[in-house]
Amino acid sequence: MTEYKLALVGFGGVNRALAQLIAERNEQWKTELGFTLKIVGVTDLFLGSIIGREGLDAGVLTRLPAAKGALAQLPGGEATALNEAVIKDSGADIIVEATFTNPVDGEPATSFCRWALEGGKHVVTTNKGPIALHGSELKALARRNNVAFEYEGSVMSGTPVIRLARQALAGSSIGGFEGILNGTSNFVLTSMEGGLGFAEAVAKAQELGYAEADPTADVEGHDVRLKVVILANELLDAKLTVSDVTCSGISSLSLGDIEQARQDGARWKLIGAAKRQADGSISASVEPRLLSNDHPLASVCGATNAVSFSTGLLGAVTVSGPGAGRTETAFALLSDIISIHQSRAHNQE
Ligand SMILES: NC(=O)C1=CN([C@@H]2O[C@H](COP(=O)(O)OP(=O)(O)OC[C@H]3O[C@@H](n4cnc5c(N)ncnc54)[C@H](O)[C@@H]3O)[C@@H](O)[C@H]2O)C=CC1
Ligand SMILES: N[C@@H](CC=O)C(=O)O
Repeated sequence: MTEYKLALVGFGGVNRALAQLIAERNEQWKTELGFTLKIVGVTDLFLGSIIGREGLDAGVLTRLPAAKGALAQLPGGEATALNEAVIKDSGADIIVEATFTNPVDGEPATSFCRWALEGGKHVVTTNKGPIALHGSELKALARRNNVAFEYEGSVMSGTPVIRLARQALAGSSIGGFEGILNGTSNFVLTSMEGGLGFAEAVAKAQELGYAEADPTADVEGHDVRLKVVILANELLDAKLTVSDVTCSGISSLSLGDIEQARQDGARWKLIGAAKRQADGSISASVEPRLLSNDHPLASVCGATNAVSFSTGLLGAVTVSGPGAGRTETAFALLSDIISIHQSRAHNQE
């Protein structure tokens, strides 16, 4: 039976949810997926770090209090985050990177990915910074070291989008996409339609684990801008940088604007889009748009997201599902590990 050893970098909502899934489902995965997962290291800026080459108890890890230095409570644990040691020396095959997204330079997560890939370890990540800002470099590094760099959860959480479009829509001539690509801002807009104030709705999204560490990134469109760059570069073969994408968010929308839209049979949505132009260039934007209620994206509510790909052969193909959430995003990490397992099996045939 194949067993993958994981080191978890960042132990916030998403990686804790992955540990919870491992605690609950490892036995089931043995038969269903043909592998099991063992956590051999955890490191977190706030909680500290621990290495356990023989395997750490996933259930014990998930019950750890969210208190500064809490990993030091476990035998062999440290109150400080020994990131480099956990990534390089824990004996992990796969580094699971889920620290804060830094939309400016992608650090320090990009360095974590580099250390892992250079050391011949696979990387799975939900962090948008390294991919949007340094994706081509990291993909090349992974290829050179014959390991995988997977990031399905970076766009629309656990809803399969990147792999689906890359594999199942290959050859369909994708010419562009538009979508609701941020769970927090869509949750906020839906909550405001129900009469909740902007600040209260943001606080609720934080409580539910949807928002970024700084929710400004969600409501001002910066998070969607990273996702538009990731999708455009991945699926339209664009070479977009963040500054190529025009960006405005939803923070200027008032309860009055939302109510006016309702009376007009419409809804405000934060839309991320990219399109191949006649000269081959790619234009891309993030902006609030007023959609009439019969628009296919108008009925996408709460933390649900949806993206509609314009394809030459099939017309519009729309995918909808969770856009944020701890367990939902942990599922994306599992899907990345499954992809690594399947490629490995394929290479051995
Ligand atoms: N929560 C969600 O619904 C989704 C989150 N993501 C992305 O996944 C990543 C993780 O998200 P969450 O777990 O929700 O965030 P979180 O804020 O709950 O957890 C992040 C953890 O990383 C740790 N951390 C930050 N910088 C670190 C460093 N330099 N070294 C070690 N640890 C560090 C923090 O202490 C924190 O515990 C983020 O990049 C986020 O943008 C992506 C899709 C959905
Ligand atoms: N904060 C993000 C999390 C997923 O990327 C969102 O709300 O969509």
